Amino acid sequence: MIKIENLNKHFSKHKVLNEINLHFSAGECVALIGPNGSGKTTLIKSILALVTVEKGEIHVQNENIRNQSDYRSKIGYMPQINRFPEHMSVQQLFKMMKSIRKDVTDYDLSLYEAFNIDSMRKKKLGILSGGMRQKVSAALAFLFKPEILILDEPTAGLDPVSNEILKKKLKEAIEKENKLVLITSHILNDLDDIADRVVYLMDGSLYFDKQMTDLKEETSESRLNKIIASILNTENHYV
Ligand SMILES: Nc1ncnc2c1ncn2[C@@H]1O[C@H](COP(=O)(O)OP(=O)(O)OP(=O)(O)O)[C@@H](O)[C@H]1O
Repeated sequence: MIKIENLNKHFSKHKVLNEINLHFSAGECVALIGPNGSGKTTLIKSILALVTVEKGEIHVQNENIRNQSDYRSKIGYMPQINRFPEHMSVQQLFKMMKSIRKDVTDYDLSLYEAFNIDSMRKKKLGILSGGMRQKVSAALAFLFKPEILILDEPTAGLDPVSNEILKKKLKEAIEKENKLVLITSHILNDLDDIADRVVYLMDGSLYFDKQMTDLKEETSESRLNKIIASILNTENHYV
């Protein structure tokens, strides 16, 4: 579904992604993790062509994304920080998004309803709380029923009930609808229930890429935070 080959990215002289090769398939939930500044968001932005890459190729559903933009309609993206137009209301934002995607008439409103976004539809986007913004952002990512979901820190700021609603929705998307989900989070507990593969970036390089079942077996741990601690404390490099 997504194939990344020899991807390199610099910001001026600073090398942020170094020879990344990855292949993601439908029905997978990939946890993209690593320390602050390791290149997770830059990798996501490369897939979305929100940054230009100097070297390497990315294919989304067999289509090379270089100089393309139509493929983005297949991706529901929840950015780490969503810069909404401050003076627009929630209602106006959804209306505007629907008007941009005239090709879609059948919407997924399940998160809109589960998060009760209707109750805040008149609020201006500029005054939404952090958690409210996350809810709006998550509902928008699912709205057009994309085949691929890319979520950058989706649970940050969500209350526990909303967190569970989002995780249940993601599980359904992966297990019942065979969607590809790429998710970053520093809250590793949030990934335990949903991730079946872990891609760990370190200083812009792939440190390891392993199935969750293999990681559990190798470390004899069941929780992702313990798994990562175990790996980082051993001499093995898991590359
Ligand atoms: N537009 C930019 N211009 C210059 N440097 C940038 C830019 N965007 C990101 N960087 C740098 O690239 C590196 C990787 O940043 P990135 O946001 O991809 O990391 P991350 O792994 O997502 O981090 P975090 O966990 O803190 O969200 C950092 O050193 C960051 O300062």
